[in-house]
Amino acid sequence: MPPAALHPDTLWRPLEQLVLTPVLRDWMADPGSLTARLQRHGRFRVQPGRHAITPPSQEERQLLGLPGRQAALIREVTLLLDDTPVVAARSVLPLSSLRGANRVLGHMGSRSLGSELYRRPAALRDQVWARYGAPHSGEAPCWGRQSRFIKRGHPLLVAEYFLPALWQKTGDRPGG
Ligand SMILES: C=C(O[C@@H]1C=C(C(=O)O)C=C[C@H]1O)C(=O)O
Repeated sequence: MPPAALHPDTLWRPLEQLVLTPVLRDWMADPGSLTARLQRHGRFRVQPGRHAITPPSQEERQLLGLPGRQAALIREVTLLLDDTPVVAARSVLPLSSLRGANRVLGHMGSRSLGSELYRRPAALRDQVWARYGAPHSGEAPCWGRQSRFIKRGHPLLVAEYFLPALWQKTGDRPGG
């Protein structure tokens, strides 16, 4: 079966349902910290972007299993290697997941969310979806993965879009 057709897809599909090239699957299915993996390829930095408390999208609520119109903290960042954007990320942190020891997740600033998620008690990444689409409307499509993490029993979503410069920086080739 050929790799998944490269037409933009609005839906996030379970990773195991997609036929991906070996390189893409290696990045999409990597169980470790993306931050730690990127740090092997250059000077890593998190550039914070939008940081707002707002209702998540209908799809995000479904992926989170979040009832009703509960608000969430939306954190959008760009991950840079040597000042080059390589990943566009959007995290959805339900306010109910930011209580007690999890509060720190809502105040990460330019620190990587991964540095907290993989600190003990490490978060469980219990579901991964993928899509080929634009990180933000009007942008060029690229491959993205969305993970659901459970940290101290509470869920949060992290979507990461692999920008074209990632493949130049790492020397990997996502194509067929
Ligand atoms: C989940 C991780 O955290 C990374 C850091 C992010 C942030 O600081 O907002 C967002 C996406 C992730 O790639 C990771 O490093 O694996």
